[in-house]
Amino acid sequence: MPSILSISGVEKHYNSGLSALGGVDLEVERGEIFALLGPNGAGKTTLISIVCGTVTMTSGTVLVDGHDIVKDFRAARATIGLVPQEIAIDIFATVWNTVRFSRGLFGRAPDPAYIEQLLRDLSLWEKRDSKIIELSGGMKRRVMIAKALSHEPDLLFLDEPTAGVDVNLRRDMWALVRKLRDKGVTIVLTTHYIEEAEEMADRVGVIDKGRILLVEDTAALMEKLGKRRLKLVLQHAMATIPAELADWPLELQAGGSQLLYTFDANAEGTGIPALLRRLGELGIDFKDLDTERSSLEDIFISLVERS
Ligand SMILES: Nc1ncnc2c1ncn2[C@@H]1O[C@H](COP(=O)(O)OP(=O)(O)OP(=O)(O)O)[C@@H](O)[C@H]1O
Repeated sequence: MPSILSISGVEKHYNSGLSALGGVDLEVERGEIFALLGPNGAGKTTLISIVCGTVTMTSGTVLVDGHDIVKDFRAARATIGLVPQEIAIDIFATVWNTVRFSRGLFGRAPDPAYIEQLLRDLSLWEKRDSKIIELSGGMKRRVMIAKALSHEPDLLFLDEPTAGVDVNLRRDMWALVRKLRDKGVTIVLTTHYIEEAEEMADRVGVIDKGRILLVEDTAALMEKLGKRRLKLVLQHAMATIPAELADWPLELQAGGSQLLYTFDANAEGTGIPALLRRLGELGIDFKDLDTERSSLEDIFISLVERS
């Protein structure tokens, strides 16, 4: 069986002269949740739009379930569901009609039982007779998801699914994504939140400036790039870091009231016990401590440094 999505040598140069994608190769496996992780402007939306046929690529090949998206667009597109970033729907139609109609557009026979289950899964059933215009922003997003799933696609794209979304919708969305995956649907999501990729994805592809920097199992990536930070909230603020602590790369922040220590979570020793002992010897007390993972930005910096 061919991969569900096979992208090779895809370039996109806009008329403005801007090169949004500079030769992207990517294989998405059947049944996985794949996160495309990258900062604003990295080319995530452009890549998804090319696969879904709303942007034309300058060069390259894209196969969806073996169908070439240029030569065999209808068959390729029928396999795909897309939840775009922007809400784009007829605001005067009802929820039920919007979703039912969308299924018909892909040439699928009506299946009211399927649509009902979909609306129930998305907590939209009570709103089925409401017009889109009467719905809250979160409800409109739910309708966009229902619409994307109306024709039972094998490959679902979620472009920045949780940007500006409330906690309830996020929770429902993740539950739905997992349920779809269990049913065999492949999911590709874009995000610039590393936590989101980590929580949801089986594999992660990091994209920046129109190029894929790496593709990796999520767990392996998190481990590889696992810089962590220890934050100590000091009892008494300090003006400078004492010379006795020069062995540790420390930073002061929050007006000298917090001490920040960045360490490699995979190293043999983190250096933390020795640091804490030294602080004790120097009589530097702290009232709280916390560890956090490095941000996506740090990860990019370390990736760029490595290449
Ligand atoms: N229609 C267009 N014409 C010219 N340039 C464009 C067009 N659409 C996007 N771009 C540019 O292409 C680059 C990639 O944009 P894209 O929207 O794909 O990034 P992204 O990773 O999805 O970012 P975001 O998270 O902000 O959506 C950006 O520099 C953007 O300004």
